[in-house]
Amino acid sequence: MPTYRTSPPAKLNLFLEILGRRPDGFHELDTVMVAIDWRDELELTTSVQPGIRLQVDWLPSREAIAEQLQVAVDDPILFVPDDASNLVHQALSKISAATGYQGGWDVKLGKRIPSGAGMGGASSDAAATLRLAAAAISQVDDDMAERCSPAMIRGIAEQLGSDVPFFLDPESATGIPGAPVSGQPMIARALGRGEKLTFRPLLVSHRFLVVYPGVALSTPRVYQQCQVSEVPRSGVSVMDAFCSDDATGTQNILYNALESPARGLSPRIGEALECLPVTLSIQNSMTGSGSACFAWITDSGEPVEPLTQQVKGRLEGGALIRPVSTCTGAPEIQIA
Ligand SMILES: C[C@](O)(CO)[C@H](O)COP(=O)(O)OP(=O)(O)OC[C@H]1O[C@@H](n2ccc(N)nc2=O)[C@H](O)[C@@H]1O
Ligand SMILES: Nc1ncnc2c1ncn2[C@@H]1O[C@H](COP(=O)(O)OP(=O)(O)OP(=O)(O)O)[C@@H](O)[C@H]1O
Repeated sequence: MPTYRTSPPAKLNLFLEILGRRPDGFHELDTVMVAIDWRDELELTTSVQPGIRLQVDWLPSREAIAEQLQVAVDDPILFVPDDASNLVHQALSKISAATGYQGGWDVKLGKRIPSGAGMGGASSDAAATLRLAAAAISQVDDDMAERCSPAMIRGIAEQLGSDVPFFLDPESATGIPGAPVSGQPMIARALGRGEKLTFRPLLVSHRFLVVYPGVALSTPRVYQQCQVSEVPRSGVSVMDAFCSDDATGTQNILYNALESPARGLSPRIGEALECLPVTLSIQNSMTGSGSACFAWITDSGEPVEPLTQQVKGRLEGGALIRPVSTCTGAPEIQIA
């Protein structure tokens, strides 16, 4: 059986405004996201033996991540489920049910993206699983290939979570044939509960310094504490700034309405933000529902390594601190 592999990326929310509260418990959003090259690793093989067998490990090792976070290897912060509560498991159950695929799945998930970070790790794993599983099932026969339609994939992605469609290729994510092709870095504006997407290609690569301050925040808890904005800002100007070919000197456009409630739930958010540099060419924000924060380095000439060392020196306590760049949200699938 061939093995299908890909490297699901994390995301950063560059802008997030709360437009309203919905009767179903979700919030209407206006958010702008990019994928970044902080990646998990996912490997999937079909099997004649029914069932889903999922193995999850930290990369490069649980010990290495525990050391950076200054916690014990069995600390709850490193817990990632390997049962039916993992979104990878749920994605496989749903695609098997939707296509009538009767076989089983063997999956290896290598985690680098921390959980409860607002970096969309679980959502990205889920979207990548759908893409790999669709590629594998499509090999069974033409009938199966037809059942793996972009519309079916998008429907499952929306059921799995608000952030999941963002990590599909733009045609599957939007349902618009001829949407910008996957494989190139994009920026997306998401409306609704996050599933109504518009993609635009990025003309230049953008660099960030990301800090995960070693605390997991629950997305529902952060949303429970948020305020609907009376005079909502729009994500359009952020899209425009990031889509220009030179963002040097762009001032104060990052915004996240969930930052204030997240700060109220953990002092580590404020600590992380205060450690990040702010200059004429560097702006800071929190991603998603937290806890990870980031600095956007708008000047392409600014070296990132000294900034990384500066933040490592300033932030007390365990943290994961990485320089990253924009990348495609739906990376290439390798078949071996
Ligand atoms: C914070 C973000 O990451 C920004 O991109 C997303 O809005 C969260 O997306 P997600 O993790 O995929 O969230 P979901 O699994 O869909 O929802 C988890 C919970 O977050 C809250 N939630 C989520 C999305 C949304 N637009 N409004 C909400 O209020 C709801 O309480 C929901 O039960
Ligand atoms: N594949 C997975 N990887 C990591 N966590 C997972 C996965 N599947 C399910 N989970 C569970 O999902 C929860 C949070 O996942 P995730 O890391 O996506 O949240 P997040 O960082 O808040 O991201 P976001 O809110 O931006 O989607 C954790 O409770 C974790 O146990």
